[in-house]
Parts: sequence; structure tokens; C-alpha cells
Amino acid sequence: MNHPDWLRLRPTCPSTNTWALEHLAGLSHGDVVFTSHQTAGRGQWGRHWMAPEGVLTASFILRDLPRPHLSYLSVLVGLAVVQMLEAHAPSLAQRLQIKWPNDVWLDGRKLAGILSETPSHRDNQTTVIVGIGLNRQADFSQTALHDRVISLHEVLSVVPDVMSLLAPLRSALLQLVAELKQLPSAAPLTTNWVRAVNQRDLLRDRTITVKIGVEEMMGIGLGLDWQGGYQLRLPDGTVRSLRAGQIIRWH
Ligand SMILES: O=C(O)CCCC[C@@H]1SC[C@@H]2NC(=O)N[C@@H]21
Repeated sequence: MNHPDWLRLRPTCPSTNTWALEHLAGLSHGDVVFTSHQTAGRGQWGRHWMAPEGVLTASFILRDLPRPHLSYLSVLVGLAVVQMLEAHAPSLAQRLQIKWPNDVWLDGRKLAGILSETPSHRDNQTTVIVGIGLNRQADFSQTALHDRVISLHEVLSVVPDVMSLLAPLRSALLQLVAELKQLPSAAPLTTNWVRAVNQRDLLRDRTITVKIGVEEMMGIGLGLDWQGGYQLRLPDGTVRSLRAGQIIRWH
């Protein structure tokens, strides 16, 4: 079977992100590391990330991204995932949501997670490895996660094959990087991005608790702002713009 030259197929590997980090010198902008058998996936906040058979696990290599854009990259990648799925299956529009800073949800359950990692902090332009785990045709029914996660096959009669997901996603991410490079580093995000993310914001108007380092903060989610921060209205009425954080509760 012929594969495009950007596809780095691994029959099995512990983690596509780790493999990409270890083989970065031989990888180019736009390369995609893919395996159908990831044995030790990594998630946000150092967590183990389980991928039963049928979860699409891939890492996208993006070169020369201006460093100031890193803090909101995962949210924009989440938007790219949502828009790619909406293009495949218009029935999913309005049902897909972005949970800041790195998740895609469908019908109130997690569909995909994103782990963006940078190999070094040496200069102002950096390489980013964007790892995406997307529940394509995975059965979680025998796992502890079954009521919190969802897989595409549960809502689509025809599930897109792996290449029909990877190829448009890769194009969307290359386009995203090209657009981010055009933005001056301190410039606000484009209206389209902010609006599109906020229309699909899972945390909007919810009471959320965010962990930032050792500090925990509670407030109401207000959505992404023009600088790419996530706005939180604190109990005293002030609004704080978050650049990073782990959502530990919401209701
Ligand atoms: O939800 C999260 O915490 C992020 C999960 C990211 C999982 C993907 S699967 C492909 C890539 N390789 C990894 O080890 N992690 C990411």
C-alpha cells in the first residue's frame, strides 16, 4: 500500500510524541507519526493516556512556530479537529465542543485529547509536536472511562478511515502555522478564531475550578479573549485571563 511521504508509520510504539521527540532530527515540518498500537501514551499533566484499539494516535511535526503563540496552540488545534470532523459529518455540528485548553468533546463526553510539546526552549521559533488521540472506533465499555468518553463510531454510521482524518487535519495544521507566522507576536488573534472557539466553548458560563501550579482558582468561564487567554470571572467580579491551567472541576 502506498503512503504519502509525510506519513511516518510505526507498527507499534510506546508514544508517538516520545518517538517524534527522539527522532526529531529526521522529521520535517508536516510529517505525521502514526501508530495503530500505542502502548504507553502520555497525556496532559504527566498522566498516562490509555489508547485501546481504534483510537487514532498521531503526532504532527510543526516547525518554526513563533514561541509567543504556543500558549493557545492546543486550543486552535482543538478547533481544527472540530472543523475537520464537522466537514466530514455535518450532523456533528453544534454537538462538538472545545474544552479549554486541550480537549474536544462530543455530546458531553470526551472525544479527543491534545498534547503539544516542544523539544527545546533555545530560540524564538520552535518546533512543536502536536499529539492527538481521537476516539475513532474504540470500545471503552469495559473500562472505567466508559461514561466519560465517546468514540466516533457511536454516532456515525460510516466512520472516516484514518487517512481521511489525518490528511485534512495535517493540511489544517499547516495552514494554522502559516497564519500564525503572519501574525506579529503581540497581535490579537483573528476574530474568526476567537468566535469559532467561543461558539463551541464547553466551559462557557460554567463554574470551574482551575489548578495553576499549586494554586486553585474558582470562577465562571467566559471564553477565549483576543490575546488567546481563557477568561475567568472570579468571585470578586474581576476577570482573569489564564494562559495555562488544568480544569479540575466544572458544573
Ligand atoms: O487528553 C490528554 O491529556 C492528551 C492526550 C494526548 C494523547 C496523544 S495520542 C498521540 C500522542 N502520543 C502520546 O503519547 N500522547 C499524544
